[in-house]
Amino acid sequence: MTKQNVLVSETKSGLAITVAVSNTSLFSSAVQKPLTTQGGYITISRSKLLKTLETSGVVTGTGRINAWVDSMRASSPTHVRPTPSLKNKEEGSWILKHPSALNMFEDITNASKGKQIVMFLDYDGTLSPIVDDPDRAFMSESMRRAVRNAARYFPTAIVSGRCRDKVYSFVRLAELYYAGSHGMDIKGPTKSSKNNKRKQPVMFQPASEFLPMIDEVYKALLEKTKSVPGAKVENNRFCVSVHFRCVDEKSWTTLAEQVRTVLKEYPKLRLTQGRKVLEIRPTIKWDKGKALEFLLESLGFANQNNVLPLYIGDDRTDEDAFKVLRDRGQGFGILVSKSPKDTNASYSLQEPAEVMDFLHRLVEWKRLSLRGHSRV
Ligand SMILES: O=P(O)(O)OC[C@H]1O[C@H](O[C@H]2O[C@H](CO)[C@@H](O)[C@H](O)[C@H]2O)[C@H](O)[C@@H](O)[C@@H]1O
Repeated sequence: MTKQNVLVSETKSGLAITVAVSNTSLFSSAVQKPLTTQGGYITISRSKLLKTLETSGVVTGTGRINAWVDSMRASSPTHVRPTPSLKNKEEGSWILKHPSALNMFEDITNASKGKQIVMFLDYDGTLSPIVDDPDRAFMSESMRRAVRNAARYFPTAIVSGRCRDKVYSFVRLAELYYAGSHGMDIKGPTKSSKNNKRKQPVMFQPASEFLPMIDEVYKALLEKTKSVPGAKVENNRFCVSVHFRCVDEKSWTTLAEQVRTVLKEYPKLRLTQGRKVLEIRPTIKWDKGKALEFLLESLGFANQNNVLPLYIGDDRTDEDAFKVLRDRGQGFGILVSKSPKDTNASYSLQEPAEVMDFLHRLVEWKRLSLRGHSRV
């Protein structure tokens, strides 16, 4: 029987399947049904493969749209209303697997003994509440203070799907490092180079060749989707977001069709999904997990044991970073969520207010431990 290689990787909505036949990539699309794999590659028979693609809607046009819309629905938690007893049972077993980082605080600080904690923070839904208008997702002054204090003791980076300048305009803390566009636009710690003795921030933009294409696709999406009331297209520099939070559910299929029509012309771009948002980005193998590794390396912690990275995030794209930490067996991923979700994070926090508490506690603990050291 002919065997095909299927590359399965995590996306915001579930998994992205890339089917490679004779080294040629045929499809790359977001589907909802997860396939369990080890190491990202699975081998399945041709008939099984076609069946999988048909059920997931990758093969047929309408099927694909249905899968997209199903997936858009799945990213709206209000649609999933389990009965209270089932809900409690589910939540109970989930919280045992991913206990609150506040309750596990001592375990986290114990694990950091002799190590430098490095903080990685997602922005939307982690530092700022989710709101209807993406341009008004401001973080509170008290959260800004908490992040500023944390950065005094721990190197701190913001890792966001937003464009770097925009997320900086929300956070406004120059002492942090920033990875925008899902990690594709990094401004890291300052370093002096051989040729230039003056210290400059490390900059890394692995998708720079895609800039003209992203700009073109942004304009095309803006034009195409303007007939759908509530749809909002956001240019995140190395990726584009199509928001449907304010779109009537009856128009989701139309919107998905429009996005697909535009994307058809751009095989080098792929679609992932976030919280009521379709995200269009380059097919390069770069994500928030890779950005985390890049920043650790820039900070001088490549392959080191004396570091404890903590990554706090609420989104599917943050899973790439949680997975990196899990695979390295180093540090902890902390998922911000009020409801059970499939995750590679070790711990959980319910909402941005708890993220703030956690940062406060970490700073307080560090202050006390430094004071203790200075006394002996
Ligand atoms: O990686 P993040 O910092 O979490 O960014 C992910 C996306 O966040 C923003 O959209 C989300 O937040 C909006 C404001 O609360 C909300 O209206 C939207 O429904 C959410 O999806 C941002 O606008 C996107 O560009 C980011 O990709």
